[in-house]
Amino acid sequence: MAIKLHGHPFSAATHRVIACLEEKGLQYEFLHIDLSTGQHKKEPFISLNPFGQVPALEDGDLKVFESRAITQYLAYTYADKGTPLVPQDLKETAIVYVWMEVESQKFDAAAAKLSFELVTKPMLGMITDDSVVEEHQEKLGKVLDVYESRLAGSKYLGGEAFSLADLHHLPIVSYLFGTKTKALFDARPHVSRWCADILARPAWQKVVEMMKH
Ligand SMILES: N[C@@H](CCC(=O)N[C@@H](CS)C(=O)NCC(=O)O)C(=O)O
Repeated sequence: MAIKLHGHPFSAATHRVIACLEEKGLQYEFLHIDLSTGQHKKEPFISLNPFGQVPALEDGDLKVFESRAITQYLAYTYADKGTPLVPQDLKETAIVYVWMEVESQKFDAAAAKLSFELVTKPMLGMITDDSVVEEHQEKLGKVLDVYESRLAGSKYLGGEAFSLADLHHLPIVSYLFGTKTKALFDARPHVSRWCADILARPAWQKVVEMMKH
């Protein structure tokens, strides 16, 4: 049975899963959940994610939500397809997991807030709160200082190969590159090199193309 991805074309969490599906070269059906009419808060979607948020994925009889849980499921289940996104060695895997946690606990905490203020709010005709932007730019800068030293000695966050640890950053990095926060990434040469590398991946470029339609 084909993989079904329920999501929204502007949702960063949905983009994270699409990037993974594309890296793996998997066929899937995209089902557009209309957030503007609250389709995500009602049945049948609410049975896929009781928290009423996109994305959710169905693979046969399996139903999964939370974008990072979905990407891990795909990376392990389809390990032999497309780009390997998790290492086979357990010690190398531990390091990839460190940076996946850093993304969700440290990077996303600051960066997703900035994306909401600088991308989502203007898109919805809401007013950006400059004090929130300032506070979270400072937080993000400190996180990126740690990334800068990590990336000075490692091609990717999880090691020498691209992995889920890098992929999980793509949606928010991509959104922030259209805002003044890009300057924080540009100011750090190793971070800047890493961003250029991961954003240029063909799988990510397919997500970018999809967003234009
Ligand atoms: N941690 C969740 C976050 C999901 C999320 O925030 N989804 C947003 C779109 S990017 C959403 O559904 N927003 C609508 C709402 O919360 O009502 C994941 O990674 O899947």
